[in-house]
Amino acid sequence: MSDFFNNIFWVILGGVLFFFYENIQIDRRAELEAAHGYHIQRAGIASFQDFIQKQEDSKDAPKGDFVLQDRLSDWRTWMKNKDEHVPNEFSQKPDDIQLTPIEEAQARLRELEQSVEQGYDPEAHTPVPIVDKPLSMKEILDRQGIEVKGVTKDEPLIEVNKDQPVEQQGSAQAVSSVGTMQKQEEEQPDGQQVTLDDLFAHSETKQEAPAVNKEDEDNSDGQRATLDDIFANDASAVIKEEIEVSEPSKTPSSISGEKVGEVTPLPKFLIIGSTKCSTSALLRFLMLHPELKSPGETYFFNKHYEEGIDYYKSLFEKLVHPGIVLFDKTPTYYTCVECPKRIKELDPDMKIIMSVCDPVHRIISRYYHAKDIGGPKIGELGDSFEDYQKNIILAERNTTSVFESVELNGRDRTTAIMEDLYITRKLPFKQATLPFSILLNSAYAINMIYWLKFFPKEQIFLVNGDRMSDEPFNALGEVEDFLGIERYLVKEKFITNQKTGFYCFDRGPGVEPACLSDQKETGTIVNAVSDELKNFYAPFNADLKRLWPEFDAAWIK
Ligand SMILES: Nc1ncnc2c1ncn2[C@@H]1O[C@H](COP(=O)(O)OS(=O)(=O)O)[C@@H](OP(=O)(O)O)[C@H]1O
Repeated sequence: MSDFFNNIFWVILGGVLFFFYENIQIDRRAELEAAHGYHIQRAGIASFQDFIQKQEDSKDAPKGDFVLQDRLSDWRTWMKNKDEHVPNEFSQKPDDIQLTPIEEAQARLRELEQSVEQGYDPEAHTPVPIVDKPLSMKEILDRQGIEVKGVTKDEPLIEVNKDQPVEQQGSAQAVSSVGTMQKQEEEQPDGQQVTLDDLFAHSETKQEAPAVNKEDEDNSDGQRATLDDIFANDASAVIKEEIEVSEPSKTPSSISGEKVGEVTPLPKFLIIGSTKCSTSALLRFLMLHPELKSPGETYFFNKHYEEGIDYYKSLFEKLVHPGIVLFDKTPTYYTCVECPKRIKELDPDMKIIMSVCDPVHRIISRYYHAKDIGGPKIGELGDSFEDYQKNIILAERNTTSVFESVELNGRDRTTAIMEDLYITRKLPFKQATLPFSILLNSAYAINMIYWLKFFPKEQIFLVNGDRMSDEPFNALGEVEDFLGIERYLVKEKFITNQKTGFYCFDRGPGVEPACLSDQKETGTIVNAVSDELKNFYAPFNADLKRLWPEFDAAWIK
């Protein structure tokens, strides 16, 4: 009997101790949560990995210009938001997390932006110091008290971890972001100051309708390819094409299934961009071509590269058939600094398709797309479409000032911007704040001039993305010719979707026509904003036209 009471005593004591222990733990957790605003987690790597995987696979996962490719930020978001078990190495409080120099700079910039934003009241015309001359990057950083050791014109803005792909590193949003709020007003050529409010006042809004509508050497050894070099090579490319056209059969660079080995489960061409320039329509319709197959968006070269070539092959394996040409459409490849080199290493003959569209229209479309998919950077767009336009204009004015500070040293402006900002200073545009990246990702010439360092011009085809809406059969016909495949996606097979106004592909009796999802919300853009943006893009559009004189679009003229 006494043994019985003895046992009861120990059980009760154990229970009491456990109760206290748990309460203390809970208190401690609550205390930490109160102090740091997050949950302390315990280990559980499987569920953690599962979460990351799900997040990456999720249709809702932010795509395009977002920074979610950075797994570190995924981890932190997860740590902050989810009340689930997490491995010890992830259960640090934010203060304990060792930031890379880039992330530190990012954090510092965010603080700066917030502090300036708080002091800026557009309604009240709060005066802000106007920068009356273009600032060099060093000046911008100095003014903001950001110490970056030994920054000179030719050195990287921020030391990057060489082992990590650039697009996966923390952002060097620095240069363009730092000055965001420095220049609320811009000097017009006639000396008049145009404030943001002026832009919006008395301005009729308008619906921004979609427009109706080689370099033959490897410069990856670091040699500079100026526009002039490219044009010089371009001339020879034209001659080459003329010779090839005279041959009745497909061009030697044809990618048709007959010509390439049918068994390799790898793509023969890539659609590299641009988001919001009809890349989904391209994918959807090209996949209906009997000679083509694609797993869709893989993000292999910019996001899953470490998973290796076998992983990439596994995505295509089931699609391999004799005579079938495989392709990958990932609309953010074009902004990825590492991608062209990686792609060239895999297949120097890879065909590249880039869809470009009216940059101003892309700015509008991108806003609704971003709002639609959400994401951690969504707040950067502003609370309304009007706020967004203001943020885009701020980004544009500041970017202009940063671009002006780039020394040409005998190079054309776009090449200088590409080399000094995009490459040398590791300014990955897509990792800047959202309005900056949206703005910059529509300056296609910067990216394309870079891709021309790796692939000859005749291997890159520009699609007029606006034409995909208005006359997809014509745009697709040109793509079919470029790929050297039969013209199958012809006008007679397209019907108009009465609900959306877009074209669908008629798959014959008894089969649903192939359409894309319904038209999304769109907004009106203030005339003055549209005009200012058009001016911003004009030199980049002109460069694109000089590089691809055969490319035609209403906005590029
Ligand atoms: N047939 C058809 N159906 C629907 N939409 C069409 C079609 N053809 C072209 N478009 C245009 O494609 C725009 C979206 O571009 P993307 O597919 O590149 O966007 S995404 O980056 O993949 O989200 C989309 O822009 P928004 O309407 O602004 O969303 C359309 O203008």
